[in-house]
Amino acid sequence: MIPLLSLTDVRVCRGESPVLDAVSLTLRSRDRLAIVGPNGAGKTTLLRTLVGLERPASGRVRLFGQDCTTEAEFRAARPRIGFLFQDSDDQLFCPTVLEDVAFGPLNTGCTLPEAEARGRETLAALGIAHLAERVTHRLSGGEKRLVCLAGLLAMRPEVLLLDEPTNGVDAANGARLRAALAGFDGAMILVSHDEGFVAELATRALLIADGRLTEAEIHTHPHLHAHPHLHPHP
Ligand SMILES: Nc1ncnc2c1ncn2[C@@H]1O[C@H](COP(=O)(O)OP(=O)(O)OP(=O)(O)O)[C@@H](O)[C@H]1O
Repeated sequence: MIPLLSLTDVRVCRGESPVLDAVSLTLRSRDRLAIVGPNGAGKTTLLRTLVGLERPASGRVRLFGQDCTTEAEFRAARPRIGFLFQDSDDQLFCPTVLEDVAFGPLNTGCTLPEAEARGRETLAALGIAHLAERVTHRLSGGEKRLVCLAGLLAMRPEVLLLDEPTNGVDAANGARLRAALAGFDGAMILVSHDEGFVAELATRALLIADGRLTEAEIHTHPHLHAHPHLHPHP
């Protein structure tokens, strides 16, 4: 089976120093790969490299069986990959939620009614149909996260690259987000500091540190969390 995505001996530099050094990974159908590691380790850089937003100084990027080096080669593969940016405001750009979610389908061959129907269907599947007519920039941070994910799912991608998907998401929206991802039948790479989320969804994990990837354990043991309740002072 041809891997969906792969990096081979990839080195990405900022100035002279490497952020990624001899990084190799392979993503196959239905893999749910978590990438974990400290702040600044290069997790976002790795995702950006996979879609051609960063170009390696050396090494190979292959998407759906094709070597990708030029912008045209990456552009051909990008509609098959949904990339959830770390910052939702980098992703949302249409005035209303429905326009934003319908934008991708509209630009890949759907008519306006088809694109809107697909948008509404995706919002409903995520449990956020009520946000359809809302102005995107006035949504809460957690709502924005789900709308961004809806925009990606509406494109019916084969692969999702998710950069901190649960950031700023509350329990109810987090449950919707996890259910949607658990039901996604493509492959995904999850970059997350949320151990519970990784344990629930990932089938495999890699740790990135000092520019290198190593196999990591997924902690499936239950954690005890303190749940502080804030009471207003009388
Ligand atoms: N555009 C840029 N110009 C210069 N340095 C950058 C740029 N983007 C990222 N970096 C640096 O590259 C390194 C890797 O950043 P990256 O965002 O990939 O880390 P990360 O693992 O995703 O971090 P976090 O967990 O904080 O999101 C960091 O040292 C960061 O400061």
